Amino acid sequence: MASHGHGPFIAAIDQGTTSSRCIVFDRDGRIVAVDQKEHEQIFPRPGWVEHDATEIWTNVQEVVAGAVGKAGLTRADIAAIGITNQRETTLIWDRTTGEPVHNAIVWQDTRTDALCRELGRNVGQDRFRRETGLPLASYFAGPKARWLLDNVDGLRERAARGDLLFGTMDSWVIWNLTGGIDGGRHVTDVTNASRTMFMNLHTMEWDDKICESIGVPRRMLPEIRSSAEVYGEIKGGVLGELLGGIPVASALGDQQAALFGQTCFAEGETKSTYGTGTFMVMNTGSKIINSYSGLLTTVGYRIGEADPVYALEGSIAVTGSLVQWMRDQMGLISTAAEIETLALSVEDNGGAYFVPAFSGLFAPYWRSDARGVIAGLTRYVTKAHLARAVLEATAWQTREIADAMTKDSGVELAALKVDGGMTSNNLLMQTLADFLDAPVVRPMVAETTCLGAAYAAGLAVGFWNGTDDLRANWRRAAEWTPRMDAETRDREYKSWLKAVERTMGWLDES
Ligand SMILES: Nc1ncnc2c1ncn2[C@@H]1O[C@H](COP(=O)(O)OP(=O)(O)O)[C@@H](O)[C@H]1O
Ligand SMILES: O=P(O)(O)OC[C@H](O)CO
Repeated sequence: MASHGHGPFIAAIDQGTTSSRCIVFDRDGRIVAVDQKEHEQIFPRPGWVEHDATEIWTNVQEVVAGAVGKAGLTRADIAAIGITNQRETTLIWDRTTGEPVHNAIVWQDTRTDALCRELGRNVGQDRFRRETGLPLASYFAGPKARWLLDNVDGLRERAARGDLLFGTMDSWVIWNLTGGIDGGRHVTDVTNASRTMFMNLHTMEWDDKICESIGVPRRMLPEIRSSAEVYGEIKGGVLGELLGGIPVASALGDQQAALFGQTCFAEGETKSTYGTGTFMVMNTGSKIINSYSGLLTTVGYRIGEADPVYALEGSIAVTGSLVQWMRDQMGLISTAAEIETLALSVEDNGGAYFVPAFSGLFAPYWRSDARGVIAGLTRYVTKAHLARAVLEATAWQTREIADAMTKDSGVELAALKVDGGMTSNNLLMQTLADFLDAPVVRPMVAETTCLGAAYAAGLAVGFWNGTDDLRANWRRAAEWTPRMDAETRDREYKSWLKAVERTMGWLDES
């Protein structure tokens, strides 16, 4: 059997929106091996996005075995394994067969728009915000679970019999890793639970009244645990043979994991992750800050029995995916990196502003009736100006969230720690520093999401002694300082905000 918690490495699984990966880290937080596999994006109708959870579980097993194999390790070398995941993506499965009852409904999916409006009318927006920290929006898991119960034949009866389990992807992966139908643990962590709309932020427990008003039986929900503790051990299946006995010792939603991996342990410290979407998260310590500016109040992390650490979050649905759209749908570039070369071929945006409200606007607006707009077009505008406008869209959306965070928390942004695929774009990073009027800093280990999950798992098994050990691992790789004059910044910001206004109300309520 495994040597529990004594091996010199920690593994972390990142079950993301487009792929699943596993990274093995050493004690200094350095990457030893990586394996990754994409899964299919299923679009049954416009606005609907699904994943095949069985494919995801197969991929997770493959990447764990792959990373461990590449590193040449055995179970005795690995002290623990941690999990981080795309958040809100919702699954219901049968505990007796281990089979999902339907594809997972992905966080970007907008099918519950009408249901959310109805809940808003019947129960009231404020009630959800007050108890869960979240506005009523199709983004979150609760209404997705209700949709499944309403729309998959026989589900309510099966739920009443106690055969069905609800979970976000952390729960699905942990249940399978720890034995599945043979005693798998049905748990979630506080960070993932805080995105369901079922958890009361103040008690950190499922809120019976809210579950009832959304219409999902509480008995389907997993047990809420901390983000760093041993939930169980790897057991059964392919991984059981290879890595059986390794403690499964952390779970964090991917944006909270990045906060942890960026070592934002002090109140006011903030990170922003630039991938398909962008998620800016500020540590607010023991304070539950109610947002009046369109941010989410969420759980940052909870380490074992310690008090929970809360956070404010600004979620942007479309950033890197706009670059993909320029590449795949418009054919204006052939690789994502080319957006920078193209944008650098001109001095400015030529008067064009691009607001990519492709699936409505998330923070700080939460408007599902908004759709994308390119404003300020004249014959002067070229594809290079559009490339600038694409990058500026990401930077302005970040600026809007930074403003909201300052308003809600009273804390001025001292510096922004960044990570994610888009941070390899130097022009974007400089633009960000210019628009924020604050330094932007990128760490040496850009894989902060997996690193955060590894750190939490390592703390749970005593591999690292405390957060000071982790801070010591953080190293700056690059920094961008603001160079734009205030007058230009303010003028451009006004134009951006005018363009945003023009996206609203495009869709009719019906
Ligand atoms: N040099 C670049 N400039 C702008 N965007 C980029 C660049 N390289 C990658 N991207 C964008 O970053 C995203 C990939 O980042 P990643 O962190 O892997 O995303 P995720 O974890 O959300 O899948 C893609 O949407 C891609 O378009
Ligand atoms: O998998 P990512 O990196 O696109 O992250 C998705 C977020 O967790 C959605 O809230």
